[in-house]
Amino acid sequence: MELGWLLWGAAVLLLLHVLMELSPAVNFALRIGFYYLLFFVCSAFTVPVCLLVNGGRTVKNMRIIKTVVKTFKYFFGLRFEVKGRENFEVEGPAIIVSNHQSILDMMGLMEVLPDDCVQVAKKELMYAGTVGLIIYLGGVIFINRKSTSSAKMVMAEVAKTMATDNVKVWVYPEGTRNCTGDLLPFKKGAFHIAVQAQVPVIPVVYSSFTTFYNPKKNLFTSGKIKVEVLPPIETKGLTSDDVSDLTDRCYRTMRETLFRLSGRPGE
Ligand SMILES: CCCCCCCCCCCCCC(=O)SCCNC(=O)CCNC(=O)[C@H](O)C(C)(C)COP(=O)(O)OP(=O)(O)OC[C@H]1O[C@@H](n2cnc3c(N)ncnc32)[C@H](O)[C@@H]1OP(=O)(O)O
Ligand SMILES: CCCCCCCC/C=C\CCCCCCCC(=O)OC[C@@H](O)COP(=O)(O)O
Repeated sequence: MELGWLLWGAAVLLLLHVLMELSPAVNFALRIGFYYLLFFVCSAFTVPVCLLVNGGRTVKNMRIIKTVVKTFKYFFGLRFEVKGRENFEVEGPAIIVSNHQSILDMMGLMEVLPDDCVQVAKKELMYAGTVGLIIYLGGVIFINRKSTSSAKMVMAEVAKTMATDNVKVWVYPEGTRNCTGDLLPFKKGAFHIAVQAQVPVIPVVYSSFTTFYNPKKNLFTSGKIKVEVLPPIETKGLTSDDVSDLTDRCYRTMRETLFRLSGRPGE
């Protein structure tokens, strides 16, 4: 009986292997499907651990989540080469901004995430089953992208509580995933909070994934991702009138860095 099950298992694995070899679409779907599965299954196991260790919703759970997610890269043959980690060592809170290419960014995020740092995420993620639950427990701040006024209200609240809670906040200023090898124009929410709270902005840039990951071409192989944490940009003394300039400055620096890290000449 048990031998029968083993044979069935081996046959299914062999079939999947042959299908993956034959069809890039199947290969891609299985690899991405496995990535989602890892998140759902690992979240289910991590939720009780977070509850037992820290009791409820707190940024301290991010340390546990980080430990789990940092193992995922080995399943996909991904390597991260990180430079400038020392730039996270600012005194007190800060806003961290980075480019956002794909859901694979969650591995890159956890690879460098400093302690006491929460992310801003779209509210829909809260309903993503076990993943939603673990993100909630990690202290992630949810915004409603369909309502500018409510998103701005949440962001203003974040600016106020950052100092009292002494947390850093990670924002993807492009506001959505973009896997073209370039940056989308930045939304200004992150820079408004930085100025309101008078805290530095720390840019983090991930090299382009296009050489190893492209959903349109069903491409998802192993690869190396270069990450650079750039020096903090101070906002002391800046007012709301300076937000546009601050946003532009950050955008230009990050775009140059993205092109340099990805081996693409700047325009
Ligand atoms: C084990 C398993 C574990 C799993 C772990 C997973 C970890 C989880 C990680 C999850 C990661 C998930 C990652 C994700 O989910 S990424 C998706 C969600 N993140 C974002 O969208 C963040 C970036 N967006 C912004 O910053 C936007 O600006 C917001 C959302 C705030 C509004 O956007 P919206 O499109 O509605 O409006 P707008 O940008 O045109 O702005 C309109 C006007 O308002 C001004 N304005 C804006 N803000 C402020 C402010 N605070 N005070 C005063 N003014 C402000 C602004 O300058 C503009 O005015 P003007 O300049 O045109 O005159
Ligand atoms: C029990 C039923 C549950 C069904 C839920 C299905 C939804 C699956 C969602 C998440 C699976 C795990 C992925 C880990 C978190 C990914 C975070 C992420 O990268 O979100 C994208 C967001 O930054 C920008 O969104 P858009 O590019 O604007 O879109």
